[in-house]
Amino acid sequence: MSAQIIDGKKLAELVRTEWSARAEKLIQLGIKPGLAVIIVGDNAASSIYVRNKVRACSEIGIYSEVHNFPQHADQDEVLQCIQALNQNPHIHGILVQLPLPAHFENNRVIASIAVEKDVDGFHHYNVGALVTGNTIFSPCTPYGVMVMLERNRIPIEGQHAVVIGRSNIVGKPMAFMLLEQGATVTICTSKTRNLQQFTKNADILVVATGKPRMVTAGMVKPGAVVIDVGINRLPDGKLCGDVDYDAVKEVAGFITPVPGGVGPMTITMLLCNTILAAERAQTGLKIR
Ligand SMILES: NC(=O)C1=CN([C@@H]2O[C@H](COP(=O)(O)OP(=O)(O)OC[C@H]3O[C@@H](n4cnc5c(N)ncnc54)[C@H](OP(=O)(O)O)[C@@H]3O)[C@@H](O)[C@H]2O)C=CC1
Ligand SMILES: Nc1nc(=O)c2c([nH]1)NC[C@@H]1CN(c3ccc(C(=O)N[C@@H](CCC(=O)O)C(=O)O)cc3)C=[N+]21
Repeated sequence: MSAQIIDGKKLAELVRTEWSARAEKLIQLGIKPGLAVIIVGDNAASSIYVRNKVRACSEIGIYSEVHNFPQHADQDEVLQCIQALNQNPHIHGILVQLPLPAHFENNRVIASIAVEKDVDGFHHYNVGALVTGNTIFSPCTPYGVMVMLERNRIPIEGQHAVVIGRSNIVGKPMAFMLLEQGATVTICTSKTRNLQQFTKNADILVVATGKPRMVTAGMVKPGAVVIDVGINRLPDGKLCGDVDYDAVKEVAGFITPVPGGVGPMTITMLLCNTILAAERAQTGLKIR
């Protein structure tokens, strides 16, 4: 039997429709939610994502602006830009596109974003809040995955969730969000010995490694939920995930495709977080 396919594109549209009413309400109060994206250097992949983000914003009625810096830009210039955006009342969300060039200190740049505008949820304060069960902003990619699970009525409590990858933007927040919902969580990395012994036991398997098609059918428990976060561009220009989709879909119970899976959800959750930030600004809610 073939797995049920979780259509991220369709779900992303549904969630956007639900949130557009909230954006509309703010606009009627004279507040247009605003997002600023900072991009340093000319990474081809980053430009595609940023273009998708800008388009999605305008469709839902969010104001957006992109601040482009050259690859050799000085970190202080970027920090000054973030300072100005922190003070700007028209901007409710600030996103610094990662990765930054090697001469940047990621931690200092992320820590300079105002906590209440950190719609990626990457600021240390927001990470601490998430881990202690006091979430302020859920990081967009794991947030999108949680919505995919919820909307497909996939139980989490008591399930064994295995996350492959420990990055700050996907693996780690993903593991904590699943833990918060009562899953028993295992985090695997490139150092894990005998990866298959863990993945074979997963009821929910989330893969975020950046290694094209590394999860094969033999690594998956029959009926498991397989969430493929990976986005890899192959030499022929096509996109593929970290999961061998064609083979794994014959074993899994649920599977997400690439493209059209987690990616579109990530963008939608960014819009949701920006609307949420604007609502909080409007009501004067103090989060810190
Ligand atoms: N769909 C979406 O919205 C998004 C997709 N992505 C995609 O997701 C993927 C992961 O992104 P990101 O987390 O930023 O990547 P990173 O490179 O920061 O992290 C990759 C993680 O995977 C682990 N890993 C690598 N190879 C293996 C292996 N063979 N076995 C087990 N673990 C392994 C690494 O382990 P170690 O720490 O030991 O090195 C690391 O923890 C990429 O393809 C990226 O493009 C990213 C963000 C959003
Ligand atoms: N500060 C920061 N926040 C991020 O959220 C962030 C980041 N930096 N750096 C890069 C990664 C990657 N990422 C994606 C977003 C959308 C798609 C997406 O829309 N994917 C579509 C197709 C895209 C295409 O055609 O290339 C899909 O999977 O169907 C993919 C990947 C966000 N990231």
